[in-house]
Amino acid sequence: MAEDALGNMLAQMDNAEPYADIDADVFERLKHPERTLKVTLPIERDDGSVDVYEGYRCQFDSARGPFKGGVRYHPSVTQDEVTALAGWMTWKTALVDLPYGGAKGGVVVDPNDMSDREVESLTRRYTEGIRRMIGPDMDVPAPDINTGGQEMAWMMDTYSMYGGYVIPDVVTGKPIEVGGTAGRVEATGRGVAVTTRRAFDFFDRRLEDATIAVQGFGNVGSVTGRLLSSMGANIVAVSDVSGALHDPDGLDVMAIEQYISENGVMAGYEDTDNGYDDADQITNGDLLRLDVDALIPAAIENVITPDVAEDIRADAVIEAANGPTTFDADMILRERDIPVVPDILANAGGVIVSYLEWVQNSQQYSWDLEQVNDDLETRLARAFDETLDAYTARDAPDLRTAAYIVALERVGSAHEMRGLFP
Ligand SMILES: NC(=O)C1=CN([C@@H]2O[C@H](COP(=O)(O)OP(=O)(O)OC[C@H]3O[C@@H](n4cnc5c(N)ncnc54)[C@H](OP(=O)(O)O)[C@@H]3O)[C@@H](O)[C@H]2O)C=CC1
Ligand SMILES: O=C(O)CCC(=O)C(=O)O
Repeated sequence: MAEDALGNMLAQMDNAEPYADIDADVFERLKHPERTLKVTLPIERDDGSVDVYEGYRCQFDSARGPFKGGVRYHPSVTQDEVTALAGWMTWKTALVDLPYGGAKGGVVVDPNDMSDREVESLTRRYTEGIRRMIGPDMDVPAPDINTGGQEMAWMMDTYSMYGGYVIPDVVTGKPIEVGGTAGRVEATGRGVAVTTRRAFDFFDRRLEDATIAVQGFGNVGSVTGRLLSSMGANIVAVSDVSGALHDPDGLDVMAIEQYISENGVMAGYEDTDNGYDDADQITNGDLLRLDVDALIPAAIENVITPDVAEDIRADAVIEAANGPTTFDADMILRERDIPVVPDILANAGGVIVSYLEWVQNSQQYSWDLEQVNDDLETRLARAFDETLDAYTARDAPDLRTAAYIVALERVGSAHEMRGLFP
């Protein structure tokens, strides 16, 4: 049984190893992160009291280039979770062939309980805590759950203060005003939408009018829903932590985005009269079990457990979140012939455009949105095709195994060429 994120990530590696051409010693090395730093973050609250938070930065592997990966603020962050996420970043950057390794950071906190000043203070403390291990050529953080452009601007500012000059390429996902790129805010959702379209082609099904349920309506879920809707798909259910909305005739995704931006949560939208929707409130558990053409988990890990996998009625799962399917659930979906497009492929659009931001920063040059989006689509299409090639040529049992074959072989051969020992 592997129901924790790290256990799942390691089980996915073990499952793919027999299909991959990788040296056994190198494979063993790849199961252990290079290093993890734990930091203590005392923060003065607005009422004058002091709270102490814990944060982590795990650098999983750097054989192919500087470490890369987001920073998450969430009460359920643990060292093992951050390690699993850093491992997935390693396989993701390798699969889409970026010159990066993999890392991830996190702070055990619910930022929704904090004022903007308190979140700024936490972000600056965290940046100070990890600053000796990050840098444009060492490790480049980016947004993840509950972090975005504002947090990246604070991280860049704090790091630059210690450097004594502006160092924009220490983080990606920055606002445009401080060196961000066109297209990064939408990049992960755009990548999920583009991958979903290609997956439907592969399944020989029409995306137009396909019914889709999206769990999680933050950065990734909302953009995914909006873009799939603009491609003609019918988004019949969406959710946030407060619950889910369902309308078999299709939801007005833009109106829901607007409602959340005004009210903070989705709850209550079903009572508004926008003259179009007839949405019912259901639970997140109900959403995962809807009879739809595709289910897109875009929230947190481990939501598709074996129990859920037995009940899933979707024809396919496209993983926008990192690690939404437990290893045991994955085996049930495989048995039930329900294809899963894995996270390391489906949500790679974010890190691809982060890479483009980093390149633009280092060249002190900026690209327009069309160039960024074209590059994103080209790289994702290549990774999708390479995954399909591995799926057929290596007789892989599912798409995740195929994606891991490509990623493990790339990281493995980088290790072999560099040598295991100093
Ligand atoms: N941001 C990025 O560029 C990338 C993100 N990802 C992954 O995508 C996923 C979502 O990230 P992102 O959109 O950035 O994060 P956000 O913080 O923007 O949004 C998270 C969403 O998930 C919802 N949510 C949280 N917990 C639950 C739960 N238990 N049940 C249902 N919904 C829940 C949140 O609801 P509420 O707002 O009510 O809390 C919110 O709608 C994560 O797995 C992340 O690692 C992957 C690649 C890149
Ligand atoms: O944009 C990045 O560098 C990383 C985003 C991320 O954390 C992820 O892909 O899970």
